[in-house]
Amino acid sequence: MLRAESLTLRQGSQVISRSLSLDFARGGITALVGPNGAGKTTLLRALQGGHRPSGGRITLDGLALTDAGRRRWQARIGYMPQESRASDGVTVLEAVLLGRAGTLAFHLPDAELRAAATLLQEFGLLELAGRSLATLSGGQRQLVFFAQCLAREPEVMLLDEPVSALDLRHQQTMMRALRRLTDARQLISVVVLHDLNLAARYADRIAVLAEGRLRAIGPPREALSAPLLSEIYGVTVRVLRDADNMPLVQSLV
Ligand SMILES: Nc1ncnc2c1ncn2[C@@H]1O[C@H](COP(=O)(O)OP(=O)(O)OP(=O)(O)O)[C@@H](O)[C@H]1O
Repeated sequence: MLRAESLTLRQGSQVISRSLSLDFARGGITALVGPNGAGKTTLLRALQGGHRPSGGRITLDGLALTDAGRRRWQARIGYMPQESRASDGVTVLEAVLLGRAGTLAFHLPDAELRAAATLLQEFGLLELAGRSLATLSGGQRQLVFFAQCLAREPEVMLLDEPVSALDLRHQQTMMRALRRLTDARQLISVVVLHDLNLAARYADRIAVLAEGRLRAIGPPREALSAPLLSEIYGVTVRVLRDADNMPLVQSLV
């Protein structure tokens, strides 16, 4: 269990969140949604250990995140920021292998290469293996960084808008892979999404954040209510049901 307890999060002198508490269980995908500037990235970075809360605590299986334990904490986490950076000279294969940097020594075992190739194959990147990241499209780069995250074999996946540059098919590819691995490896997965319908389709729970406050958390059918969404986004929102009785969010002009 990943747990945030009474967090205070600041950016400079601005308080982003106060008394923010939420839990993330193994085997579950939580979608973090909410308007621009709501504090989603700040929360994700706090969970990853890259942003130090000014109050409260974060624990993983009861073990608290501390300055001294930060590196060990981060070794358990696959984190994909909104914009992943890598030096342009790095190839696609090297980028995925960099996900294994904590494990590899000077020798690269065949099994590691095969595992990286399997990941590249899964995301349709195998023929790009030797290309430098600088020559890829934004969506292709996003897939590479997702594969790099998976290569780490983390216990926790923290993904910040991982599908923002992906076409419809690749959005499904990534979210399906996340679902499958979350189930198979009992990962704790937290994913920031702006597409509420994608969130409803793949997440077990949706956490709605606005102005740093948790306004709703629960299964998609409960968390995505038209009055709440209309209020926090400032547009008229209608929530319909699809054939599987899942919420279908429409914004009206
Ligand atoms: N480095 C920074 N310095 C100062 N303020 C910051 C910094 N990063 C973020 N903020 C502010 O903190 C607040 C929360 O930002 P955050 O990036 O966490 O929001 P978000 O919900 O992820 O937004 P988006 O959906 O636009 O990515 C915003 O008001 C933002 O302007």
